[in-house]
Order: sequence, then C-alpha cells, then structure tokens
Amino acid sequence: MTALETIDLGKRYGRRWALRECSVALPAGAMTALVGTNGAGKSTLLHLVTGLLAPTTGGVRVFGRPLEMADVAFVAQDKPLYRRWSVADLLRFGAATNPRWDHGRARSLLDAHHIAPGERADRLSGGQRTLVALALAVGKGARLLVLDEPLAELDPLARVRVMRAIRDLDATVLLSSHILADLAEVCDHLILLHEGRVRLCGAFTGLLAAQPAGHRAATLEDLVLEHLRAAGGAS
Ligand SMILES: Nc1ncnc2c1ncn2[C@@H]1O[C@H](COP(=O)(O)OP(=O)(O)OP(=O)(O)O)[C@@H](O)[C@H]1O
Repeated sequence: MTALETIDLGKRYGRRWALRECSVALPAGAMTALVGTNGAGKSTLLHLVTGLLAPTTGGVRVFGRPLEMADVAFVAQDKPLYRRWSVADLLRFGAATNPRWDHGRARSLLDAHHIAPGERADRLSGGQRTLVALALAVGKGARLLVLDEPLAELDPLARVRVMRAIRDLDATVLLSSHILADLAEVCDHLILLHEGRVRLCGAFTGLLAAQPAGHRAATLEDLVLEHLRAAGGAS
C-alpha cells in the first residue's frame, strides 16, 4: 500500500519555486531519508506533506486519501516543547488534544530511554528532548511520521540513541537529515532533492542497482554525493 503520494506538488514564493513538479510515492512501512543541499526544498516538502503549508500546485495523499492532520505526526526542526512543563504534562496535553492518543506507545518509548515523567522539558538534553518529541508524535497514533532534521545538533551518542528509537518505530517514516552515514543505517528509501526538484526517489537497493555501468556507488553516501556533484551542488 502507498503511504504517501505527492502529485505534481509545488510551492512558489514570488517568482521563485522552492519545490517543483514533485511526484513521489512511498510504500507503507518505508523509512525514507530526505536529503539535499541547503535550500534544496526539504523543509518545504515536509511542511507540504504535513499540511502546514498550502501548495501552489498539486496535492498530497496519505494512505490513499486526501491529507488529514490526524494521519500525520510532525516533529519540527526546533522540537518546540513547552519548556516549563514536565514530561507528564506534555503527555497529558498530547492525550487531551489527540483523539487517537496511545499513552502506552508514548510511555514505552520514554521508558526505553529512561526519561522520567517528572523531568522538566527545559532540563532535558537535546537528545532527550528529541525523544520526547518523538514519543508525542508516536502517541498521536498517526501512521505517517515526518521528522525534520531529528539529528541536528545532537552529539554522536545521542544520534545513535535517536536513530535506534526511529528504527524501532512501527510506522512509515519520512525524515530529513544531512548526516548521510547515519541515515543509511535506518532508512531503506531515499528522496534526493536538488534546487527544488526530485533527482532520485526509490528503495536504496533499486537505486544502487540501477546505476549505469562505470558509476557503481556502493553506499547511500556515494550515491548522493555522486548525484550532487553531477548536478553541480557539491565539490
Ligand atoms: N517563507 C519563505 N519565503 C520565501 N522563500 C522561502 C521561504 N521558505 C523557504 N524559502 C526558500 O525556498 C527554498 C527551499 O527552502 P527549504 O527551507 O525548503 O530548504 P531546505 O532544503 O530545507 O534547506 P536547509 O537544509 O538549509 O534547511 C530556499 O531557496 C528558501 O530560501
């Protein structure tokens, strides 16, 4: 089943297209890495598929129907948690604002990472704050999780912890990041954007196998860098 489909999706600011002619389909259960250079259109795509931005062209379907906010959970780049609230307060807020709230799933993610309900959000480390944001997204009961740079500003240990938590989620995940080596460990699909257009989209295995003879990138990192160099986006 297709979890996320974008059809000719585009967003223009004034005369400039941030994203253009974006048609992609991601299967249910896929872990998709969204990568590209700065300004490539990643956040724009994530905001469009979560309904936070209105498209200039095209549309989005989630699990076969027009986008509904309840089907998608979004963890924004700045993970805005109410800083003075405790983890328990945040979970209560999640329960009160989401009709499909699954307290058990949210709690078990936090328990697995030893984050106590009494902790205050502003006293958590960056990695712990990311895990709380992830727990709130999981608790929402949405089948599609969209994560905007969940690894940004995390130290190497916190990155490993967050990546493991993401890998263990029972959901379809679309996440953006610049840290290619980490993405390869948890993701099985890739969308590569460059200058607002989709340059690659598909399962890693298929993308690696489909390279022309003489262009045998062996890893996700090689594949992405090769395409960006060819497009003039990396030296
Ligand atoms: N509100 C806005 N008004 C005008 N232009 C915008 C706006 N938001 C984004 N853009 C432009 O759209 C393009 C894509 O931006 P976007 O934030 O989606 O890129 P990105 O791939 O997420 O970049 P980064 O990796 O730096 O976060 C950029 O040229 C950006 O300047």
